[in-house]
Amino acid sequence: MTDLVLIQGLRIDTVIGVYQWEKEIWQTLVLDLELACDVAPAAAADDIQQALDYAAISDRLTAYVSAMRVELIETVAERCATLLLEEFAVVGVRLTVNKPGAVPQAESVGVRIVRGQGF
Ligand SMILES: Nc1nc2c(c(=O)[nH]1)N=C([C@H](O)[C@@H](O)CO)CN2
Repeated sequence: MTDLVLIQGLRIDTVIGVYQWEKEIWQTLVLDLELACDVAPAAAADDIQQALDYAAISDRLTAYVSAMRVELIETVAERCATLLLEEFAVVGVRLTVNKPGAVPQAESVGVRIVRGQGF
């Protein structure tokens, strides 16, 4: 199966970082997701109930990450991948967590992980 549902540039404000000053401010993470699934049943029926609802996933991740209090973007990535595989009908996830502004000399920094199948 090679179908993918995409969510690109999902901006989520949260409290994250290694340093003490970061634990006292909100920063924006930007998530890019590729979700491996089978889109054929939803397409055949033209039915959102059979689709991987990118709006519902975006809302769930926003609530989850904004309430998270961790230091590393690696932790965010790993926890989000686990949530997606457990709560939604995805068989695999490629997930990038970007932290723009974390390194002044860089446009953005981030991590990318792949979990499950389909890639
Ligand atoms: N691999 C990582 N390196 C760093 C992280 C991180 O989450 N993963 N975080 C920081 C700091 O929190 C940084 O964003 C503040 O400038 C440093 N390195």
